[in-house]
Parts: sequence; C-alpha cells; structure tokens
Amino acid sequence: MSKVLIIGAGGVASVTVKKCARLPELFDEIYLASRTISKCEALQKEVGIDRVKAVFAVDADSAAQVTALIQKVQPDLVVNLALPYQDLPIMDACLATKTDYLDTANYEPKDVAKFEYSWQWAYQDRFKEAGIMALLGSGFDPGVTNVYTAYAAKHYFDEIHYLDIVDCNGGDHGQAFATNFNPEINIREITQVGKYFENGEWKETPPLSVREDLDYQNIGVRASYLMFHEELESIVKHFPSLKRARFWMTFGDAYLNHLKVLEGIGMTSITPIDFQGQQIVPLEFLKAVLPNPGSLAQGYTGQTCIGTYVTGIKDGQEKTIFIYNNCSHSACYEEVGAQAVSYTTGVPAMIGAALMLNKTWHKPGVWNMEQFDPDPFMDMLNEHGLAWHVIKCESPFK
Ligand SMILES: NC(=O)c1ccc[n+]([C@@H]2O[C@H](COP(=O)([O-])OP(=O)(O)OC[C@H]3O[C@@H](n4cnc5c(N)ncnc54)[C@H](O)[C@@H]3O)[C@@H](O)[C@H]2O)c1
Ligand SMILES: N[C@@H](CCCCN[C@@H](CCC(=O)O)C(=O)O)C(=O)O
Repeated sequence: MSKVLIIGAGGVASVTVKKCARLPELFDEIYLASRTISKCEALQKEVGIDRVKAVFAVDADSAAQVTALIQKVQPDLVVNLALPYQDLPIMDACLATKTDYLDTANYEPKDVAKFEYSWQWAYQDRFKEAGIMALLGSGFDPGVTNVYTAYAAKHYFDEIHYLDIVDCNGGDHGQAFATNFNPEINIREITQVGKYFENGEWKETPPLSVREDLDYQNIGVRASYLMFHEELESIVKHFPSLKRARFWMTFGDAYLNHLKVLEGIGMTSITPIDFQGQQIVPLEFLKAVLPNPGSLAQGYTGQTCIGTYVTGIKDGQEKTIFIYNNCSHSACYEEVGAQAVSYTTGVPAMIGAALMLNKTWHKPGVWNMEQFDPDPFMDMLNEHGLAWHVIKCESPFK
C-alpha cells in the first residue's frame, strides 16, 4: 500500500499521473497539488476520481505550506513536477516530515539563470540522518540518459572514456515558435554559456556556437549544438574514468532565428523592468504569450531521438555504442493526450517513483540516477512505452 503526492499539474505531471494511475498495485493512492487548483481538478477528472483521491492548492515556494500539506496527506513519497525553483522548499518540507522525495530537474534560483547540483547535494547528510531518500533528475535528460550511461558502463565496457548525450526533437508542431516544456525554464537553459568536461576540467563555449550535423535514427541529419546540461555534472563525478563528456541538442534554423530576435530585443531577460508602473520580468511575459506546451500535442507529427554515445575499453579494445529511444509525438497523444517531450519526462518520473516505492532503489541520502543498478529501470522503460535500443557504431563526432 503506498501513497504518492505529486506536486505540479503541467505537461509532465499530466503524463506521470496517468501512468501512475495504471499501476494501482504500486500507486494505490495518488494525491495532486499545484499552485492553480483548477489544473489539478481537470487532471483528476480526466484520470478518474477513484485513482486521484484528492487535489489541493499549494504554493510550493513555501516550505511551510508544503510541510502542512504533507502532514495532512501523509504520503510515502513526494514527486516534484513543479519548477526547479521549488526543489529546495519541497526538499525542506520532506526533511521536516521525514518523507522521500523525487524530482526531474535540478534547483536553480529564480533570479540567476544557473543550475547546478551543489544546492541539492548539500542535503546529503541531513537526508541520511533522517533516514529518507531523494532521487534527483528522474526525467529523460537528466534521468534516462544517466541510466543509459550506467547501463553501458555495467554491461559493455571495462572503463568508459568518452560520453556524448544527444537530444533531437525531430517533430513538427506547426507553430512559428514554441517550447516543448515550460518556456521560462527551457529558454533559460538554452541561452546559457555552453560547457563541457574534458581532461578533468570544464571548458566554456559561447551559447550555441559549436555545431555538429548528426544523423538521428529514424529522423535523419539534424544540426546539433553543444550545450551544458545538468546530467553532465553528476555523471563525470560518478564515472571518474571519463576523459570527456558533452551534451548536444538539435535546433532548426527557424527556432534559432526566433530565439536570436527575442534575445536581441531583450525578451529573454530575467532582469525585471518597469512596465506602466509595474515590475515585470520579460521572460515571464514571453512565457505568457507563447503557446502552452501541453497544447502542442494535438496534430504534432514526427518523433524524438534521445540517446547516449559511449566510447570506452572492453577487453583491451576501444569501441563505441549508442543507446537510444525514439518517441513518436502522435503515439504519445493517442496514449495519454501528450506530446513526446512531456511523455519522455513523465514516464521516467513514474518509473523512478515506482522503484523507490517498491524499495528496489531505496537508500537514505540524496542520489543521482546513475548511482543505482540500471537494470530494473531499463526493464521498466521497455514495459512502459520508452523502448530502447543499443547499436555498436563508429563515433559520429569529428
Ligand atoms: N529531465 C527532463 O528530461 C525534463 C524535461 C522536460 C521538463 N523537465 C522538468 O519538468 C518539470 C515540469 O515541466 P512542465 O513542462 O510540466 O512545466 P509546466 O510549466 O507545464 O508545469 C509546471 C507546473 O508546476 C506548477 N507550479 C509552478 N510554480 C508552482 C508553485 N510555486 N507552487 C506549486 N506549483 C507550481 C504550475 O502551476 C504547473 O502546473 C520542470 O521542472 C522541468 O524543468 C525535465
Ligand atoms: N529533453 C529536452 C527537451 C527540449 C527539446 C528542445 N529542442 C527544441 C528544438 C526546437 C526546434 O528546433 O524546432 C524543442 O523545443 O523541441 C530537454 O531536456 O531540454
């Protein structure tokens, strides 16, 4: 018997709730909370009130509000699918109530576009002492890409040396410009300075200035740009044999042109400005005028390909493998009414929660995904809609 409290009711949460609701033996009571209660009510109605027991309004920026809610619901696990800004208050509330915690994105302060694990890793001793667990980054990237890396290291190599994570959305939603998950978080992420790890140090590149044209399975060749992505930080820590680790994401010319104009005119800035006597943050305003990512799902064609190239040594020989998933936007829409970016994040959140609740992945402390045995997670990916493939190949990078 287990109870889960899911915080957030956006695109990702909608997928996670629907997937959890199909596994009553693991998630027999689901509770939903978000800032806007009407979104929780709509999701509860869609899923069925027998599965989502109750909904609540909560401001998860307030640890006190989340603590009071956890005390009321008494869940075994809190799944944080709100925004990265809420990670620390929710972790504080989990500590205060001795409740397990899971999220899909690492903490970033609202007023500085910077994400790193230091803030959440700082909870390690307190979580251990309280006998509770936090699982960080149980989405696709971070999340599945960390598990792919651990799986490659466990089953294919004696030592891993080079890692390239690639994220391609080869879909078409028909809009001039839209992001596939929370626009504010997404745009903060992709406009940052690029960063990769090489020979023991982090190297920086101007934003989206390094490009490779990569051939993606069942999609074709797409321009891919080097970016910093949060899983690089934990993976290089937990696999010290890595000589280099990089992350690449595809962007079309139309997307980049829109982004350039928006940046050029200051619309992606997070510095508040005075607008008719009111302080507004341009990026928050931009979010308000862009399409809601959830609304892109209907009619979305094409698919994603996200995967991990790993090069290393096995029995004295160097080799490269690619582990990847293809996810079709229309298949996700048919199954759960979502697009593939929400789906590829929402399913791994459900899987991480399931493995914590059935104690397959459970130990007190604060952990990243690659620190657990990857096999049960990889099995569940195949069972729950994110089938993966492994191919032996040449490294596609120059
Ligand atoms: N790891 C991955 O692969 C990956 C990929 C995409 C998104 N994500 C993460 O998933 C999370 C959810 O993304 P999404 O696209 O569903 O976003 P969304 O904007 O659609 O949904 C966020 C939800 O959080 C709620 N929320 C915001 N502030 C809140 C507060 N103070 N208190 C309570 N609720 C609050 C919103 O009302 C909304 O329901 C984000 O953290 C995002 O960074 C991870
Ligand atoms: N899994 C990704 C999701 C974002 C996909 C971003 N790619 C852009 C490309 C858009 C385009 O080129 O038209 C997208 O919004 O899909 C993550 O972790 O951040």
